[in-house]
This record gives sequence, C-alpha cells and structure tokens, in this order.
Amino acid sequence: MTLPVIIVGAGGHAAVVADALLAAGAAVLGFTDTDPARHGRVLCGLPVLGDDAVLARYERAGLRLANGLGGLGGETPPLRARVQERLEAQGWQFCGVRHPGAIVSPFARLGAAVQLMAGCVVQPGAELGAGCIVNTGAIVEHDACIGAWSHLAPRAVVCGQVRIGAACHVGAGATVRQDVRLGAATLVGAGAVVVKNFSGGGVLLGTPARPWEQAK
Ligand SMILES: CC(=O)SCCNC(=O)CCNC(=O)[C@H](O)C(C)(C)COP(=O)(O)OP(=O)(O)OC[C@H]1O[C@@H](n2cnc3c(N)ncnc32)[C@H](O)[C@@H]1OP(=O)(O)O
Repeated sequence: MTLPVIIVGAGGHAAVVADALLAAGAAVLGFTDTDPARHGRVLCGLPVLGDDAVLARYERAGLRLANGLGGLGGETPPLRARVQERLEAQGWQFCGVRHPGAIVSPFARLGAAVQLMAGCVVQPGAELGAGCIVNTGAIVEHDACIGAWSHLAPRAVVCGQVRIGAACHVGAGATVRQDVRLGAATLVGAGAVVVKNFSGGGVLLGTPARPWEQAK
C-alpha cells in the first residue's frame, strides 16, 4: 500500500518535489510551511495546509512526509537536514522522491529519502547518501560516492569514482572530474570545473576551479 504524502516546505523545491511525486503516482495531500503568508495558497494544484501543527491531524503510521526544502550550500548542517531530523525525532517517516523520468541503475545504492529529479542519471556502482538531491538533469557517473545531504544542482556532472563529502553543493552546470575528492560542506559554484581534490568547507569557482579567495 502506498501511503499519502505531505511535503514539508512550500517553495520552489517543494513544487518540484510535488511534481515528481505526482508524476510517479503518489497521493500528495499538500504542503506545510512555516510562513503564514503561504498558508491557503495552491501549488501544483495542491493546498498549503498550514504549518507543521497540521500534522497532528494524521497518524504517523498512515502518512509519509517528503522534504520540500532545497538549498544552495553554505550551511552545515543544511536547513533541510535539520528540519527532517527534527520531524524524524517526533516519529515521522520521510519518503524518497523518484521522478519517472530519472534514469537510475539498479546497481546504484541509494540512501534513505534521496530525491531523484526529472532527467537525472545515476550510473552503476554510484552511491548516494541519505537525503541527497540529484536535481533536474544532473549526472552521477559510475562508482561515484555522494555524502549525505549533498545537493547536485541542475545539470551538474559528477564523473566516475568521484568522492563527495556530506552536505556539499555542486552548482548548476558544474563538473567534477573523475577520481576527484571533495571534503564535506564544499560549495562548487555554478559552471565550475573541478579537477583537483579539495579538503572541504569552502567555495570553489571557475575553470579550472579554485578556492574563492584565489578565484576572485
Ligand atoms: C533548482 C535550482 O535552481 S538549484 C540552484 C542552482 N544554483 C546554483 O547551483 C548556484 C550555486 N551558487 C553560485 O554559483 C553562487 O554564485 C556562489 C555561491 C558561487 C556565489 O554566490 P554569492 O556569494 O551570492 O556571490 P555573488 O553573486 O554576490 O557574486 C560575487 C562575485 O562572484 C562572482 N561569481 C558568482 N558566482 C560565480 C560562479 N559560479 N563562477 C564564477 N564567478 C562567480 C560574481 O560575478 C561576483 O563577481 P564580482 O565581485 O567581480 O562582481
């Protein structure tokens, strides 16, 4: 039995999550959001129900939540991780998201509640940590390993055997060359091409990518 889903958050990423869940045939009841100005609005044909207090109307065993919070990097841990972990501690379970237009090898290993958006490709041997987002059209090549809560933005390309730590953001259209290692909380700017290892906790920009202070 597939349980109905409520999406936490009602911004742009939440709309993409709703669209993917609906395309996959899920029963989506609506959204929650902390911003009262969003309550009562309709997004992708679904209502913004209120804040998290509306969850009290449901049994935990009869509902799944989906994480509708996106992220642009630079926060450790990311807001989306903190919100999900708080709700999980209250006994709620989060589901993953897989748009039917995502191409995902059966030989890839997917952590809990990963989000695979339209047109993304995940190749054999790839490993995605819990809570990762592989956004629209992003590519995770063979044997690449992506740490928990990392976000590969639209059209990012992570080549074979790359190792990316937790809570990283690989910006839109960026490429990480094969075998490169990026430490936790690295933010790769949009369009960058990363060809060397980086210890993490900073921003990489440009082609070839350099730490923010050197690239500017
Ligand atoms: C579904 C979705 O949309 S998911 C989101 C997809 N978007 C992304 O992935 C974006 C990733 N983020 C970026 O690339 C950002 O531009 C960052 C994090 C690198 C920098 O952001 P900010 O700190 O806000 O920098 P800001 O925009 O003020 O730019 C500062 C300077 O850096 C330059 N700069 C900004 N981004 C880049 C970049 N990706 N590559 C090269 N230079 C850049 C700007 O031109 C500016 O230069 P200037 O001082 O000479 O004018």
